[in-house]
Parts: sequence; structure tokens; C-alpha cells
Amino acid sequence: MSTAFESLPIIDLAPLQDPQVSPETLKKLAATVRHTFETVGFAYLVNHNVNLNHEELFDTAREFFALPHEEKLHLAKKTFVSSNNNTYRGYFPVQKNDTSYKEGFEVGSSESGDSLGEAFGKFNLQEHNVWPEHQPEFQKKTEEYFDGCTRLGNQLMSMVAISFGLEEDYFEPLFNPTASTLRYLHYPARSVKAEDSATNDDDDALLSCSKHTDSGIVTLLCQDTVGGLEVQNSLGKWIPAPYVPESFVVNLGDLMTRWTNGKFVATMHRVRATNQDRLSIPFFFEPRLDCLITPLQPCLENGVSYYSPVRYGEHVLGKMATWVEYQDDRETETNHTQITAYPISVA
Ligand SMILES: O=C(O)CCC(=O)C(=O)O
Ligand SMILES: [Fe+2]
Repeated sequence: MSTAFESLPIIDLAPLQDPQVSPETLKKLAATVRHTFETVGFAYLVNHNVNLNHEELFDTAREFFALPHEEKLHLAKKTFVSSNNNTYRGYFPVQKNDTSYKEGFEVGSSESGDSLGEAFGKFNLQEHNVWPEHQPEFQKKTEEYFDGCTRLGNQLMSMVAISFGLEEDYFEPLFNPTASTLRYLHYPARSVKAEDSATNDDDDALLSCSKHTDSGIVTLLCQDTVGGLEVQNSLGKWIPAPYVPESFVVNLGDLMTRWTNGKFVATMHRVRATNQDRLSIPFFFEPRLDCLITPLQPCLENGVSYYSPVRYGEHVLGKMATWVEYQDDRETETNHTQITAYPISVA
């Protein structure tokens, strides 16, 4: 059940980095993780084991978004450039009249291919990544970061397992191979005086990303120093989640609520517009495409399960129908090509 939190808790993962850690200490940490996931659904993670040099990571993101618009379009999903083959991975441009105001580039596991389970629908959820030409460093750094986030995602799921009295490695086979997505995001500066119809939330906040809950399991977000992320508490109040050095912001998606039979909360969040460009890099830690999400036994209430089982891949396809980056609408193609570029300053 969500609560009237006034700030995001900080979870110190140092015990996970200690090879001599005792089972009692792990249990204590697992209980903290569970409590946070049951009440706030959002936290900062510090002392994690991802080799995270924020400056370098954001330089990598900036390098991508600074590519010529035409080069980015070459990597765009088929929804935007019908002659391209990639349907699920790749670039999406800022869209006119969108309630969000962002461009992004998405990659999946380098182990994609046939190993994630069976294929689902007209979007190929297991297609190979596309990469900018002549930028081997970009691919290498992105893949390293993807692997680091995957390790951290697995560690968090082992804390969840311990907290419910399950085997520590209960979730591991369900996340291997993972259908996770790493998304580089660039929110161009947006001012109140913007010509295009800027999005305002019901409290009149000008937004760059409209309010939503994430759809999957666990999100690990790395954000730059600009700020703007806000998280809604149980009273409806928006609580800022500013940059904390070398941390991740962790939050849960709707499927985690389902998996825990309603115990863990997928908390609403949004991004306020600023007059500066903002970069963020969410990593959506997801299971195998064929993983069946059935409420966990220890989460049942007197044996009662409140949610029917759903397969991860099918759930994603259902959600995609509502995501603007996947609207199969020829109008969209015309719309976005009117937007020639959103230059980003390269530091
Ligand atoms: O950019 C952010 O801070 C949040 C992004 C987000 O919520 C999302 O992509 O789901
Ligand atoms: Fe989100």
C-alpha cells in the first residue's frame, strides 16, 4: 500500500558487495527492500556494484543524440521510417503533439535472437539491436552498462526472493535470457512559451514526460543533474526526486504489483519540463519473454490470488498499443519529419 512519503528512501546495498556477508545481514537488507517496495515503490540505491561513472555515461548518451538527424532516422523504428526493418529496438524522435517531449534510443540484450522464448506478434520483441555506424565505443560502453544493470537487477530480485522466504536464486532462470531494455532519453529544453501545445498536468505543471506507472518489473534509472523527476505519494502530492551522485533511482512496474499479488506498489511518476536539456537512462529489467507472471505463493492472501497469470511477452505487446513510440499511424511519420532536429549541446 502506498504511503504519504515526503522524500525517497535511500537503500544502501553495501552488504551485497561483501563476500563475507552473513545470512542475517542479507535478510535484514531484504526486509528493507521489501518494506520500501510495499510502501513507496521508489528509492535511491547507493553502494551498488555497477561501475557507474555518470559523466562518462552521459557523454555517451550525448554523443548519440548529437548525431545528425538523418543518421538517427537511419536507426529509427519502422513506425517512424517504414523502410527500416527494426520494429522494437532503435531510435524514436520527438513527436509533435505528444504528451511527452523526448527522443530516445533503445537497446536490448546482445544475446537477443531466438533465445528469449517464442516470437510475439508483428513487433519482433527479440530482434537484434541496431547501432550507429563507426561508433564502436558507443556500442561497447552501452553493452557494458547493460550487463552491469542486469547484474544489479538480479541482485534486487534475489533480495525480493529472500524477503518472501523463497530460495535466493528463485528468479534467476526466469530472467535469463532477459528481455530488458536500456533506453537513452533526451528531453529537449521546454519553456512555457513553447509554440507547440505544451503538456500541463492537472496541477498545471509543464511536463516533459507525462504521468505514468512503468509497465514491467523493476526500473533502474540514472539521471543527470538537471532534475525534474517527480513521484506521487498516496495523498496525490508530487515529491521531487533530484539527482543523488552515483546513485540509481529504482522503481517498480505494474507487473511487479501483479507478481506480488498487489503487495508491491508501482508508483506514478512524471518529469517536469525545464529550460535546460535533460538526459536520463532508464533500464527496464525484464524477465524472459515466455515467463509466466503468476502471483507468488507466499503473497497469496489465504490462498487467494487477485490476478490472473500473464505471459511477459503478451503483456508488453498489449502495453505497446498505448505507447506513443509504437503508434502505427502513418500520420506520425509525416508529423515527425516536420521536426528536423533538436540540437543538443555537446559538452
Ligand atoms: O526520465 C526520467 O527521469 C523518467 C523516465 C521514465 O519514467 C520512463 O522512461 O519510464
Ligand atoms: Fe517511468
